[in-house]
Amino acid sequence: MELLSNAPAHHSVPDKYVFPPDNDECAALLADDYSPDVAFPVIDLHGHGGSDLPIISNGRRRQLASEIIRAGKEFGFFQVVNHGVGEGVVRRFRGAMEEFFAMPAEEKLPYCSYDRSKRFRLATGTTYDRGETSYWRDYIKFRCYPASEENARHWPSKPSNFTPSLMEYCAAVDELAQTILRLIAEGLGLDGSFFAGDLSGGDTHMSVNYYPPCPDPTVTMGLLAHCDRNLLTVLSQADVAGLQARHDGRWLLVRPIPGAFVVNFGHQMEIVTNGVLASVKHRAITNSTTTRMSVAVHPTDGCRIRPASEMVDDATNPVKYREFLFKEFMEAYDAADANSDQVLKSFKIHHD
Ligand SMILES: O=C(O)CCC(=O)C(=O)O
Ligand SMILES: [Fe+2]
Repeated sequence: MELLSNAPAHHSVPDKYVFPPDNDECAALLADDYSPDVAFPVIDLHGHGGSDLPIISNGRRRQLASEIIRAGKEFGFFQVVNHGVGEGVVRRFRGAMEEFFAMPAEEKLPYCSYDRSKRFRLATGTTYDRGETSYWRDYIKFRCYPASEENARHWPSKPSNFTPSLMEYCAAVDELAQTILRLIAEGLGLDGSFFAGDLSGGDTHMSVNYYPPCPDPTVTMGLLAHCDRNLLTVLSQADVAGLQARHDGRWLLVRPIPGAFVVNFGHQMEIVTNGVLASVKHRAITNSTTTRMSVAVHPTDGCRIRPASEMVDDATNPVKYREFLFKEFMEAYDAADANSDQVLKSFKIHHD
């Protein structure tokens, strides 16, 4: 497998990465990415209380919950600051990931695979590559939490700080994700523990995306437009721009805020909330100067999914999706090659 991260530098773009200008995926849409008047909301979680949520005042909690729901309904994407995940925790983990991608090709080779059933795998492009053109990205995908023996035995032994830094990162980010899920539940008028247990009780998956500098960002794409599968994604992009999300019919840059996490909803949240909190398409573009690395944490796996009865109203919001297993959903996602409109079709209930 020819990984982008195996080359010390790229001086030209090989043909297989060049999207024709008439392709929807082509970054010629770059001109669309900046709009000084609209930005994804930034939510200051200061005082959120972490797993001890009840210790903060009800008023503060209600305010945070309603800010999240408003951002979620309007944008489906927002950023959180003062989130309680230590700066050192993020720095150590991102450092270990950089070391991983910088390892010599032969040390990375044993992990290379396009087999989606592998518990830890390294690859380039995506398994959903459309046609001949490849994406300007290397990535690892694996089950990152909990640190059970079953999950941990697939993690690489090098660099030596991989496992310890991963464990502290995932414990902290999982706690943040659970806090956000609790606030979402409360903001929707559901029981605070609505997402705890079955819905968010499975393994958490992680993607680490590595986009080296690209000599011509106008002809390449880092990652195809897609929606995430899970309840939500908590993403660290550090301070390098590249993530764009769909808003009001255009691509809007998710402007990097050092230390912030980007949060967005996946298909599963859209289904469970019967369409109230929708998943939003996003993609990554490349740049010519700086390596960009994003770390996406997606809680959940293996549960039964259906719209919450509290979110369904026969008159105003009739049930939109049937019940199914998350495993069934993953299969549909893969069969639809991550095409988000296609994915949801097989679970939709049509009302005449
Ligand atoms: O690189 C990014 O910012 C986007 C990553 C992403 O969308 C994903 O891993 O699902
Ligand atoms: Fe994504």
